Amino acid sequence: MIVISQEESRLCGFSVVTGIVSWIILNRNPIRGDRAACIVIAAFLTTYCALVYRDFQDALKLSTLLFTVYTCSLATTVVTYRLSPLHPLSSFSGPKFWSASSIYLAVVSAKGRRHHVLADLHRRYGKFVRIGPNHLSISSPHAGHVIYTGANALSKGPTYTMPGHIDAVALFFKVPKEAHSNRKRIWAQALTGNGLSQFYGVIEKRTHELVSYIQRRQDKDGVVDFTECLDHWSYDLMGDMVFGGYNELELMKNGDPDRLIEGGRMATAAAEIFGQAPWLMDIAWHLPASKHIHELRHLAARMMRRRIAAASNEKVGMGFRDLSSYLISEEPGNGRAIPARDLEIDAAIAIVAGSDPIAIAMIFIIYFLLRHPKCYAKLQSDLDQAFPDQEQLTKNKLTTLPYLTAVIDEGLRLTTPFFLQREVPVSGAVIDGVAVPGGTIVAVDSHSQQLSEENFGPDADAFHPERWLPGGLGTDAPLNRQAFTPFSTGRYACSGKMFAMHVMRMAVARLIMSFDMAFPENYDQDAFLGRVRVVRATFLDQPLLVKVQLKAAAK
Ligand code: HEM
Repeated sequence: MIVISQEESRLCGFSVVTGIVSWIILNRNPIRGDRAACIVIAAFLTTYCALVYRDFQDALKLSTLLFTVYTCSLATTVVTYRLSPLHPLSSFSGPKFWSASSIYLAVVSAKGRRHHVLADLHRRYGKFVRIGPNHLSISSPHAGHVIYTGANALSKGPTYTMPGHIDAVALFFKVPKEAHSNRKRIWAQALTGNGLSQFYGVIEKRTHELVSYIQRRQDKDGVVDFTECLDHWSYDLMGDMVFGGYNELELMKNGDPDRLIEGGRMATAAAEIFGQAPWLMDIAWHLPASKHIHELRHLAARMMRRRIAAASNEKVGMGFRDLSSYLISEEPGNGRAIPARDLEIDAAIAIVAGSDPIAIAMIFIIYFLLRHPKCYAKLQSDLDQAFPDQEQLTKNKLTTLPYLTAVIDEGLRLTTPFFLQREVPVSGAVIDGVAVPGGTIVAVDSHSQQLSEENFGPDADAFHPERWLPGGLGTDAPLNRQAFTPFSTGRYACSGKMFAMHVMRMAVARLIMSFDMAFPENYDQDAFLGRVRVVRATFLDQPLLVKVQLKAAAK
């Protein structure tokens, strides 16, 4: 039994009160996690020094005790409030652990199965589920309009705070509305209309290289690791698109000795996990836990610096305007150059936001086609008819092939479980008829929506590209296009959607026309899907192996 003196017990009582008072202050004036951690450490050291000064025996033990009592008092007050009827979200149901601390959501996110867990929670608790002290997950086809798409769509939530609170404007992160719109306009110049059409040539060139790369990578049985091939290809393509090839990245030639792909995915995952509890991100920023984010930032900064230097060197050039050339130019409207710090962060986003989802979507699309030979045969026949002589795959012709687009849409529908958090303004919002208090973090569970029977019929979890064609799966089969949001919608929707769709149309068509493809014997097709983890980035713990044979016409 620990025996403590009267004075020590008085100090413990003081710690309890300090814990409660701290909560009252912090509840009204939240502070950054790293600053809070510094204040706590400073308070601990001050207490220790004060106890030493006053000649307390074993001052270290006593200050540790007081610190523990303080932490317990603060934590108990926080949890009691969050679980009490006084909390603004008390009327929303959900598992109690989740409401007590956002750490639970961070842990579930880290495991990569959050979308399955959320789908289960929605089945148990209904459309609105409280999944954090301040967080609601919503599964309703009518919620997206208020949250993402409508004229007064909500702003990005604290998950999007720039890690390390770097003072920069970059697309994707939480920045003022006007700054975001200005920056988005620049990206749009590159990724729509004439800007976009400049990339067609390089997309076609890189896709031809992919065909050769796949041939080179065959083992003696003709089996190829498609996961790696498509990862390397999309990285090379995005390198050209973002930096005009000035980055010296050639993964299809040199492999990925620096493990850039894994680093990019880990950085995305770290931001997603810690972003569930932004105070945790503030602390993790200073710890090895966020090393992948720092590495990605430094890599992107190096590439952007090289790109800026190359722009003044007239000897180099790939014959098209890359994304950086728009960003490096003056910002339209104000005539000022975008600061280097902004450029470096935008570059990091462009590399990861573009290459990773394209590669992953392509891997799933090929997987589903191999699993559904009838769909594969139908697509092949459409392509053979459209391009009888393996001629150039023009954008105009590719977009006239509805089954090709249907295959891509169906692949995206099944494999993009995004959970994009937005913050309800102080005045509150009415979402699908329910009043949600100001300050709440809300997100539509797109996985539940994209796989819901209400939106897509009784076999909503099956791969049926036909559902997207006129007539669909029959007059009774529902098809709620509004519930299909792989690129998100509204103000913060994906800037690269048109680019990505063209790349995928081109690459799927070229692969189908170039190779006969099948799963290798004994390939565990179910395990491939069973071993998928999504932490915003998608991790495929079992690679997609494909047995390929070059078609005679493609030789
Ligand atoms: C299959 C491919 C792709 C998918 C499924 C996809 C999906 C998404 C989604 C869901 C968002 C919204 C994120 C959020 O609100 O948190 C987004 C945003 C974004 N995407 Fe994509 N994306 C793809 C390809 C690309 C490409 C090729 C680029 C080009 C570099 C790109 C650039 C961006 C950017 C810059 C944003 C942030 C937009 C903003 O905040 O206003 N994406 N993407």
